[in-house]
Amino acid sequence: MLDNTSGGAHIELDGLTKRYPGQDTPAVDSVTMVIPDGELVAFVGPSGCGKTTTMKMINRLIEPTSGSVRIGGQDVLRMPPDQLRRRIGYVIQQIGLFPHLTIAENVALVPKLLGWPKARTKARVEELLDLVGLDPARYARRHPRQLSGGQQQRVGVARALAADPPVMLMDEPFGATDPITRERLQNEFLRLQRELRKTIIFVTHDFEEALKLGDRIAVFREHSQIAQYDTPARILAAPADDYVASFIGGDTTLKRLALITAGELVAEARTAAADGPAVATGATLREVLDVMVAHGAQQVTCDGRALTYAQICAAVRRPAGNEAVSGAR
Ligand SMILES: Nc1ncnc2c1ncn2[C@@H]1O[C@H](COP(=O)(O)OP(=O)(O)OP(=O)(O)O)[C@@H](O)[C@H]1O
Repeated sequence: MLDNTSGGAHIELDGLTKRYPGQDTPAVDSVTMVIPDGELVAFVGPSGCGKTTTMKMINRLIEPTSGSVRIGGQDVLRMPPDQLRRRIGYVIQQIGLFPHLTIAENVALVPKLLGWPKARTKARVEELLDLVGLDPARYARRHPRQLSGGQQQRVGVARALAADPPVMLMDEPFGATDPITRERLQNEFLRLQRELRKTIIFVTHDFEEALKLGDRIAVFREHSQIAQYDTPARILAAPADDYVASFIGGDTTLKRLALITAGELVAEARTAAADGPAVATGATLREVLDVMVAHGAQQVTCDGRALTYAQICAAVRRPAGNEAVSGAR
């Protein structure tokens, strides 16, 4: 249900098409896909292939020419657009905070529209600012210009989450930040999403970002044709065709190493505790290899168990599809 405010709601696009007036070919041509409940799906593809148009038809910022969109089984084209949009969080690169409102007032916009009592709104705003790592006592009364770009982007995420919508649409939300801030925002966002399990469509130009954040990735080609729609691990291991392969680029082994964590490998290992530098369970195999090289070690200790170089090589060579290991982010 779209009204259910905990977790996500699955989204079904069926023959979704947009033909802009005066254009010979549709910008989006009959897109059909299912986005499972609680998953983050990254849309990647060349500029102009229709990613943003597809996404904006879901909250009806753009009206489809034909086809349907269902969220939690409800036909969104039958819902009043303003009601629909209050139940779909929307985060964009330009952030879109109102400069004359305080941070608290910006986050409170949708709860206010929904007529929440003041005390509930205030508690929610504080909870959300905490959640995105901004101390409410310090930031709630400031104005957007008194925050850094990365902090403003966190406020944008808090605002989109304010009414606890089951669905979030995110259009290059971290695109305008420097690489370090971007990585920090991505890590915080992953942590949040593991807790909240919203259904999210995330448009990005950055394939590495799609690999890191996506439960699944939809690789679009021109005119919104979907070249491949699968988990990051399977796309890396078995690109559908040359187009997808060229999109992924080189270094696929390194990219696969970044998808598997040390914790997942030791969970299936039968080795007992052993010597070697310690790594966290959340460390990616890429990070584990860094530690091995730095210490000249053939193995590390993770969660009290040994993790060897040979195990890492075997895990990366294993065909994708074993979700217990290679379906991770
Ligand atoms: N309002 C409009 N009127 C006419 N054509 C449009 C309009 N908006 C977008 N288009 C065209 O529709 C196609 C898809 O645009 P869209 O913005 O969805 O692509 P995109 O994949 O999100 O691109 P980018 O990655 O560059 O943001 C493009 O060819 C674009 O020029």
